Amino acid sequence: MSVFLEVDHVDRIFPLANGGSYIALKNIELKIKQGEFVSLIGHSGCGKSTLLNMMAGLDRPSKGGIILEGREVTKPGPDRMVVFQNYSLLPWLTVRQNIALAVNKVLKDKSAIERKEIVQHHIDLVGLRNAADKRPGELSGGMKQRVAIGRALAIRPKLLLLDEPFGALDALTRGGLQEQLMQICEESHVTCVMVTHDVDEALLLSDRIVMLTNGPESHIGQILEVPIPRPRHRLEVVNHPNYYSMRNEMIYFLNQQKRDKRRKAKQPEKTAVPTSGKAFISRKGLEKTTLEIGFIPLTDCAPLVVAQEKGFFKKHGIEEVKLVREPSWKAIAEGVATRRLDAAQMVAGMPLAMTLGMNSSAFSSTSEISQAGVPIVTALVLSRNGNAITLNKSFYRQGVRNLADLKALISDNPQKSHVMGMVHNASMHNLILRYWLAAGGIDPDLDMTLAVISPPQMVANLKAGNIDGYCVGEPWNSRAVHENLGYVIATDLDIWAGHPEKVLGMREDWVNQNPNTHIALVKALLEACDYCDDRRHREEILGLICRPQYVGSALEYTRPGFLTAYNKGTDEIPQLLPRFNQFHFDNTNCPGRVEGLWILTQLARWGITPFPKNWVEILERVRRVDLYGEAARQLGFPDIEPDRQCFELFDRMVFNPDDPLGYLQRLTIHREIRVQEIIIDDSRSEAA
Ligand SMILES: Nc1ncnc2c1ncn2[C@@H]1O[C@H](COP(=O)(O)OP(=O)(O)OP(=O)(O)O)[C@@H](O)[C@H]1O
Repeated sequence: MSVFLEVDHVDRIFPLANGGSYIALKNIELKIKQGEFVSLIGHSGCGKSTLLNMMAGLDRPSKGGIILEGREVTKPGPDRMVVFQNYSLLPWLTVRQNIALAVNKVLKDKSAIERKEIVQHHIDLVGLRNAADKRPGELSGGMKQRVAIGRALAIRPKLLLLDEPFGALDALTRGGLQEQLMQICEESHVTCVMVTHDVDEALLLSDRIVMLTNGPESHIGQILEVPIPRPRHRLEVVNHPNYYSMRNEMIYFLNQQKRDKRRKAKQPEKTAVPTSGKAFISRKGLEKTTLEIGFIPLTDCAPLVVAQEKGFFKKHGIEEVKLVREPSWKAIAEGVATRRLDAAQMVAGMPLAMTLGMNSSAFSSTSEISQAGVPIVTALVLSRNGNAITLNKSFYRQGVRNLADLKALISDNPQKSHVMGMVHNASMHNLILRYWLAAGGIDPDLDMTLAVISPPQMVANLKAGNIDGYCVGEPWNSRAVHENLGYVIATDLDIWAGHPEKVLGMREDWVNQNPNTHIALVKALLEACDYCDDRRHREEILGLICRPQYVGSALEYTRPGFLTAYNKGTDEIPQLLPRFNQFHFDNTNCPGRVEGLWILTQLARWGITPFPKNWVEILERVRRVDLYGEAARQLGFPDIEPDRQCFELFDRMVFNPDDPLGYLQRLTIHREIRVQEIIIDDSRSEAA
């Protein structure tokens, strides 16, 4: 697609009178083709006009840029025209004179006769021949808006920007003008961006509808393609088979945002002092300075260990942290849900799955919690990658070198049962292992059995012959290689390089009650993550994590992959994998919503949770990019959310974040998929 207009990671921050600032728009990223008609829709105050004004050059982004045909927009120009709701005509000039004024100013290189013809042509185009010599005071609202459109088009802008152009008109006039605008735009191939509140207007006119979330930090929540062929006629559009499903999708989006607005309005101010009788605020303004944080003995618990041992928690005012080594991910989930733990290192899908409520006992033995869900928040990805799939060495001796070999072996021995270990239903180990198997034609439930086993128990289970292999983080693959029990058939870099792996998770009500402590915690861990990605620190960190109170592992099998070449236990020459344990670089730490959406599709694919119809709302609530951004900004770190664009895993199946259900439908191996609106019971979160 050749890009005509690009909104390149734009933020708009307004200074406030009280010295603070208001982030109206955050990380807006949009590419528009020449001739495209794009509508911006969202609740009042979400930033539609602000975005349009920046495209017009009437306002400047605080961060990022607007690029029109390869050039940055820095001021208004004749290649862009804005049509406002209030027409902005000069009252003392006639229709002809209003249009002529603009034409004479912009098209100076044309002869007077040519300019006159252009004026007449546009008067005719908007159907005002009989009113050409009337002044605005003698015209109806619809006629005035037609003059404004005629004037805008007469100077032949490349980009027509419309800010609720028909908002003040009666329904009949509006309908007529919409059809005229559509016809004019099609004939003159002008590119249009229109702000509207009207879903039917957006569907009639647009090629794409960009739906913005509520502010502050408004961003693109969803983009709807309108595949109705042109030229369009109102009746044909309304009778299009997809019309009502598209309309419902927009209304559904707006309703999710309305619910979000109401919920936020009920929340106390972020800096409020806790209202309980035991209210306490530390010198650094933290509500709580003694924390218990759960972790699992794995190489990628390094940021927690570093924050503790190198004093990052203390630096940010958290005076005492007890890192609690937990026996399993299930214990972690239960510990956070029951408030035994303040926070925990979690597998990436856990905050979403806990919020939705998993339909199994995999995350809690308390069925009440597991069924109904507990709102969990993550504002920090602690690590990316770092997992591998290990098979028993006997598979290697049978010639299994890749996924196709594994498939052939399973197909040739249908009577033999195969068991693979993974660490938790909501973990990336489960989701990635399942994805990998299914992409190779192996049904992870019908062709084999997956068993949940705690990471440190994997090697013992492999040795005992209870399992044929597993997907786990380090050092538990390298240990199997070291002991010559297993070999690595694939790393997660081979399947989805850069996937989110561990996150920081806590109850939403905990974050609401301890907002300053939460930001301090995120900042401490963010600095620790940065420290971990400096290769010069790796030897030191290795020594720390191998201590008995943390991973308790031997240096010799914890080092490969983390610091030195990764040995798969195969004929392959061990290689350095600089991205294998990734803690900070390449925007590791932002809990991006698109990758969260991918996780939601996979949880639904395997029947672990329903797919939430209100996925925009769920992602906004769980993956708190805003809180991550706040912590990052306070540290002077970049706070850009990863692009919300299509991506693919190793099998090249494209994941489009605007069509998650379409993606699910294209995946051939799956369980029964339930799509359900998930209304989070706020009393669960509020009953502290
Ligand atoms: N100059 C400014 N200073 C401070 N805040 C501003 C300024 N201009 C806009 N805002 C704020 O930015 C947010 C976005 O405003 P904007 O007018 O773009 O919203 P909108 O989506 O067009 O709203 P509506 O649909 O009601 O016209 C609002 O919260 C508004 O209060």
